[in-house]
Amino acid sequence: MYQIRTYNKISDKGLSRFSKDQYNVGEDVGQPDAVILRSQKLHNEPLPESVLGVARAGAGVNNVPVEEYTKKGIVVFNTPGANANAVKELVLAGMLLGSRGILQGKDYVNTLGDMTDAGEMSKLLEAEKKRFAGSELAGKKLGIIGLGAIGSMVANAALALDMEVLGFDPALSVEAAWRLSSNVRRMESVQALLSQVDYVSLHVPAIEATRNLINAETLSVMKPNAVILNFAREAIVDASAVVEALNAGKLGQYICDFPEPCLIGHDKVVALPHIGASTAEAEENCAVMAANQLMDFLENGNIVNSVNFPHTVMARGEGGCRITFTNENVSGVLGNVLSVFAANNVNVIDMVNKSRNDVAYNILDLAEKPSEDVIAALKAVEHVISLRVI
Ligand SMILES: NC(=O)C1=CN([C@@H]2O[C@H](COP(=O)(O)OP(=O)(O)OC[C@H]3O[C@@H](n4cnc5c(N)ncnc54)[C@H](O)[C@@H]3O)[C@@H](O)[C@H]2O)C=CC1
Ligand SMILES: O=C(O)C(=O)COP(=O)(O)O
Repeated sequence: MYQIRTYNKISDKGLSRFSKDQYNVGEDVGQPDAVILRSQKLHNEPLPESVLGVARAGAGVNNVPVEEYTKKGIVVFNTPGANANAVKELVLAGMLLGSRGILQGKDYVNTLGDMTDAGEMSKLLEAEKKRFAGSELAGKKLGIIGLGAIGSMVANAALALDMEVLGFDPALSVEAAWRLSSNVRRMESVQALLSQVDYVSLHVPAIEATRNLINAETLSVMKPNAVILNFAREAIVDASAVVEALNAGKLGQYICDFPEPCLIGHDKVVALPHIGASTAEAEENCAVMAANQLMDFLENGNIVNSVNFPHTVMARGEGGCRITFTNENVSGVLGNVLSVFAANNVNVIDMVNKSRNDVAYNILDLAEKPSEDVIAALKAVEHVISLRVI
C-alpha cells in the first residue's frame, strides 16, 4: 500500500485517481511515501524520512523548500498550466474592476437601503452615476511581466479586447513562445515596459530575482494613473512602496490576490484572498494532474513535471524488476553502479540516465530482482543519494 499525505483542499476528482486497494490517502497518514498539497507552507514542517515525492497541485512552489528536498533526493512536482485559465479570468475581472466604477457603484447603491420610492431612487442614481464613470480597456496599453502559462493567456485575451500588449520575459520557453500571439510587443527591460503602460500584470514566480520587482524605484517610472495587477505572489511587490505611490498620486490603483495589513481599507486597492486558482475546474485539473504524476512516479519511477529533477520516463518492458536511483551529479557514479551489477551477474535490460543541475536520476530495468546484499551494495556506492526497488 502506498501512503499519501494531503494538505489543503485537494479536489476529490484528483484524489479518487488513487485506487483504494493500492493507496491510503489522507491528512493524517503517518509514514507517507508522497505528499500532495496546494499552498501549505512546508518550510517549517518536519517532513518524514519516508517521503519520496511532493506534488504541488498548482504552479508556484515557493511554499516548498525545493533546494533542501533536492539534497535529500525528494522529487518536487507541480502542475504547469493546470490553473492558468482560472487566473487569466480573474486578471481580466481585475482589469475591469480597475477601469470601471463597479465596486464603488455597488457600494454606493447599497447605501440607499432606507429609500422606499423607486422613482426617487432612479432620479438620484441618474444624477449620481457620473461619479462612477470609467474608461475602456480597448486601446489601452497592458504590460505583462512573465509570459508563461498565465501571462501568455492574459496577453492573448487582452489582444482580443483590443488592448495593446507589451511583454517582458527574458527566460521565455519555446513552448510559451508558441502559445503567444506575435502581436505582443517584446520589451527589453522591466523599466522600459513600466514607463509606457496603463496596466501592468505580473506573472512571474516568487524567486530571488523577482523579489520586490515592483519597488519605489520601478514605481517611479510609471504613469500616475497606471494600475498594477498582482495575481502572482506577495513577495514580488513592495506593498508599502505601492501605498506610498498611491497616496502621493503617482499610481492609480493596486489590484491583487495577496492582501497585506498596509493595503486593507485603502480606497485605491482591491485585494482578494488568494482566489486566482479557486475554481472547480482549476482545482480538478491541478489535483488530477498532480495525482497522475505521483502515481506514475511511485509505481514506475517516471518523473514528469518536476521542478527539481530531470524529466525521466521509460516505458515498462519485459524486465522482472525496476530500480531507480538518485545520485549527486558527479562523474563515475553510473559506472560504479553498473559494476556492482556486473560483479553479481545481474543483467540490465534497459536504462535511462538524466541529470539536472546537481542531481542525476536513473531508471534501470533488470532481468530479475537482485538480492538484498546487491541492493545494499548499490546503496553504498559513493554519491548515491537514494535508491528504490519497484
Ligand atoms: N493567484 C493564484 O492563485 C495563482 C498564482 N500563480 C502565480 O503565478 C506564477 C506564474 O504562473 P505560471 O504562468 O503558471 O508559471 P510559468 O512557469 O508558466 O510562467 C512563469 C514565467 O515567468 C518567467 N520569468 C521568470 N523569471 C522572470 C523575470 N525575472 N522576469 C520576467 N519573467 C520571468 C518565466 O520565464 C516564465 O515564462 C506562479 O509562479 C505563481 O506564483 C499561479 C497560479 C495561481
Ligand atoms: O498555483 C499557484 O501557484 C497558486 O497560487 C494557487 O494556490 P492554491 O492552490 O489556490 O492555494
